[in-house]
Amino acid sequence: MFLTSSLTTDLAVAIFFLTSVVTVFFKRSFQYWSRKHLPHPHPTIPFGNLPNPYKDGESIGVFLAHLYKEMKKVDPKHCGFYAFAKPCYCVFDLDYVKNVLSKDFQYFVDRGIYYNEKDDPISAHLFAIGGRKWQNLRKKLTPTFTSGRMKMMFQSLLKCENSLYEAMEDFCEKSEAVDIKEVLGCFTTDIIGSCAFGLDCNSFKDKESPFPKYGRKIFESTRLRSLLNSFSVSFPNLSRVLKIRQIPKDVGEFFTKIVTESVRYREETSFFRKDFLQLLIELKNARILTIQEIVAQSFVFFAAGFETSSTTMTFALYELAKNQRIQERLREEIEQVLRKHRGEISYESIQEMKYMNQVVDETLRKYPPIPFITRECIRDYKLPAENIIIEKGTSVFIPILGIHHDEEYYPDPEIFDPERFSEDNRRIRHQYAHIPFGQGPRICIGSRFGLMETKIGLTSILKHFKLSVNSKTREPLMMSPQSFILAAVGDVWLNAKKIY
Ligand code: HEM
Repeated sequence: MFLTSSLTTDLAVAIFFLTSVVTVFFKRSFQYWSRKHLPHPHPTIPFGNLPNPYKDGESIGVFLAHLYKEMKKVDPKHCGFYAFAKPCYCVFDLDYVKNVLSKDFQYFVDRGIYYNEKDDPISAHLFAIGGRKWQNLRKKLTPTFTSGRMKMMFQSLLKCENSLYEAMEDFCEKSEAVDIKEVLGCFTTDIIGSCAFGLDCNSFKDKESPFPKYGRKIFESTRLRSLLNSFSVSFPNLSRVLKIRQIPKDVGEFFTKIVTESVRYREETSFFRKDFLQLLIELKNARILTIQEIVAQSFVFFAAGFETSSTTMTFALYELAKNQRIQERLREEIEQVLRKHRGEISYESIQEMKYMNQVVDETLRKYPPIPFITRECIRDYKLPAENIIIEKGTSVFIPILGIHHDEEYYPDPEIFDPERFSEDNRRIRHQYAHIPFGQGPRICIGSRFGLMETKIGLTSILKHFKLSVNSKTREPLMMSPQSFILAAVGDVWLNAKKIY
C-alpha cells in the first residue's frame, strides 16, 4: 500500500524518514562523553572517530597512537571516543592502565572482541573468549607455556634454524638482496607449524605450502573486512544474528582439517612429538578439552605466534642494518656467549644474552606487533579519585603504540636505542611504560615462546651474516593501514654478507 500516488515520492519519504532516525540515533549517542564531562574528539556519522577505511588509510593501532598524542594534551589521564555510535574509553595514565589490566582486573576480564562460536567455532579461542569460560581455559593452557615446556620444544625450533641459515646462504651465494620479511615469514611458519600442528611445513622450499598463504590471510584485511570488523565489535549481537564470521571461511576450514587430521593420525599411530599439539591432546585425553577447543587453540597459537614474532625479527634486523654499531655490539655478545657453550645455540646460551634482551625490548617498544589492546568493562567501574563511572559494556582501549612513543617516557622516540633498556634505565621507568605483551592476568600466554623464537632467529642470522640496508628498502618504513598487526607495507630488502 502506497502512502501517496507516486512510488518515487514514497521512496523519498521513506529514505528521509530513515536518514532522520539514523541521524537522531547517532547525535544522541554522540552526547555520551559530553554528559560524563570526559574530553573526546569530535565524532562524525557513521564512523564516529574511527578512520574511514575507504579514505583515511590508517590502521586502528596508528589511529589510537594519534589519539593518544593529541588528546593527552587535553587530559593527561584518558579520553573518550566513538566507534560508530559506540562510546569507547581510552586510557593514557600508566597508573590507570595498571588498574585496568591488573589491579581492578575483575571489572575488565573480557577482551570485548567479536567471536561467533556457532557459525565460526574456530573464532572461540583463548584470545577472544571472556568470563568464566576464559578463566577456565587459561588455567588449563597455562602449563603448556612454562619454561620447562619451552626447553622441551627448543630442539624443534633449532631444526627450523638450519633451513633459515641455508636460505640466507643461498641469497649470499647468488649475491642477491634478501627480502628479510619473506624469509622470516617462512622461518616462523615452519616453527609454529611444527609446534602447533606437528607438521613440517617446509615453507622455504615448498613455495606452494598453504601455511604462509592462510597465515597471511588471517590478518590480511580488505577494506570490507575492516569495516565488518569494526561493525561486529560495535554490534556483536546483531552481527551474530547476521552470521558475520570473524575468520574467513576458507581459513577456518583449512585449520580445522589440518588439526583434526593430525590429532587422528597421532591417536591411530601413537606417534609422539614434543609440541603444543601433544600437550593439547593430553588435555583432550584427560577430558579437559574437546576436539573443537583443540582446533581453536592450535589456530590461535598459529595466528598469534606467526606474524608477531616474524615482524619483531624483521623490524629488529632492519634497525640493526641501519645501526651498524649496535649490530656489531650484539654480534660480539653472541660470539662471546656461544664460545662458552661450544658454539651451540641452546636454551641456556640464549638466556645469557643480556644485550640481545635490550635489542629485542627496544624493537618491541618501537614496533609493538600488537599496537593496542582492549578490555570490556563487565561491571560499572568508578574511576579512582574521579567522579566518572565507566559503565558496563564500555570498550576500553590501551594504546600500546602511543605509550611506547611518548616523549615523556622515551625521549626522541623514533631513535632506536637499546640503552633505554639497560638495567639502570629500566629501573627508573614506570613498569607499564613497556607493555608489548600486555599485562595482568590476560598477558600474552606465549611470550616466552615468542621471545625464544625471536632470539634464535636473530642469533642464527647475526652469527653468520653481516647486514646492511639495500637501496630497494622504503625508508622510513610505512605501516600497513589494513593490518591489525603492526606490519611494514611491502618488502623489506637487506644486503647480507657471509662472515667466515
Ligand atoms: C613477539 C611475539 C608476541 C607478541 C609481541 C605478543 C603480544 C601479545 C599481546 C599484546 C597480547 C594481549 C595481552 C593483553 O591483552 O594483555 C597477546 C595475547 C595472546 N598471545 Fe601473544 N604475542 C606474541 C607471541 C605469541 C605466541 C608465540 C603465542 C602462542 C604460541 C601467543 C599467544 C597468545 C594468546 C593465546 C593470547 C591471548 C591470551 C589471553 O587472552 O588469555 N602470543 N599477545
